[in-house]
Amino acid sequence: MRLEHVGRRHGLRGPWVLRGVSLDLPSAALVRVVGTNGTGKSTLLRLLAGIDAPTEGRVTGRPARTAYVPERFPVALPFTALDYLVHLGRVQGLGRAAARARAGEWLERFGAAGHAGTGLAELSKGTSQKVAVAQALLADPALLVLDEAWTGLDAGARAELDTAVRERLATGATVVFVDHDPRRLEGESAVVYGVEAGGVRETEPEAPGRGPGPGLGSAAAGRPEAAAGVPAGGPESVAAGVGLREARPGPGAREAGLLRGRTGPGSDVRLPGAAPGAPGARVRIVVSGGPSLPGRLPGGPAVAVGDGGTTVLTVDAAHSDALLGTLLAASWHIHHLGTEGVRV
Ligand SMILES: Nc1ncnc2c1ncn2[C@@H]1O[C@H](COP(=O)(O)OP(=O)(O)OP(=O)(O)O)[C@@H](O)[C@H]1O
Repeated sequence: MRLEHVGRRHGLRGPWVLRGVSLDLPSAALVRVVGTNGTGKSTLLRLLAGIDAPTEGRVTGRPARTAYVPERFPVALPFTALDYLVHLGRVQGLGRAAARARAGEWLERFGAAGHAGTGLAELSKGTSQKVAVAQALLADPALLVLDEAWTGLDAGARAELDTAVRERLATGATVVFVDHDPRRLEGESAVVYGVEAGGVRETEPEAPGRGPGPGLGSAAAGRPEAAAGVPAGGPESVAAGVGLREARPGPGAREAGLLRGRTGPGSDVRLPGAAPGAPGARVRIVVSGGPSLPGRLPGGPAVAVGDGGTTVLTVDAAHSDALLGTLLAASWHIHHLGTEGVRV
């Protein structure tokens, strides 16, 4: 999986959180992301997981089986813990019986089987976090993205999550994580990405047992040639130079067949056109509905779990209209529509 010149900011004129990030995510690897508060670690994880699309640049090669544990889990959904997990297992491609079996197994492993029938809104913070972690492990993800996933878990569940991460690594999956405890998974060899000043810098792999060292310090001391996209003046200085480009569609946007539009309160939707100048463009659709996705989805989209109970579908642009039609016909609600694979 590759990030090419990826930038992300919030709103049309917000400061760039990340800019010019280019990296090849190693396969079959443990990747620790470090950096001081607010530098953009969660932003990087959301881009890797496909929860957020880049504002510019492109992300390619994301495994279809990608799972993500958000920093904050949406607890106010009208499901029991088990029903929620079965629903998400179905979204991730499991049959109903398999989803139910896997959900039960993971609740058991995390010591939460007794809460299978409890409504999400009634769960304690710790049990709710167990459900958040379980949903990501249901379908054996090839890319597992964990944003402070250990926070709120009891000691037994933390150890179980360590074990689950090692199991994923043993199958050749990549696990990307942020955690405030520098000794988390310290027995494992890990690549370290340091997030600083809008860029991402990769260090040499950690030797097993040494731990990552004190926060970003160890990452910033890495190979200079591995530094990716740290703009000289920081993200704000870059933002000032391109504000106009975001405000008015430029030639790049026309080439990509993109229009900006609004479909309702608070939704900022980029409508993908035929994208003649952008072969390989992928369209990302964030939806909610249920209880499970329609059976035959045009274009065979990659499916991932989004925030707030949403589902994120990514499909080749050639199939996006047909996919949207299918989702709308099945009364799924479209939250967001965007394009990846093109620079805008
Ligand atoms: N939805 C949003 N709207 C506007 N700004 C946002 C949004 N989400 C994040 N930001 C800003 O983007 C920057 C990076 O946030 P991010 O959560 O990625 O950092 P972080 O390194 O994970 O922080 P922490 O260590 O505190 O979790 C911060 O300045 C944050 O305020």
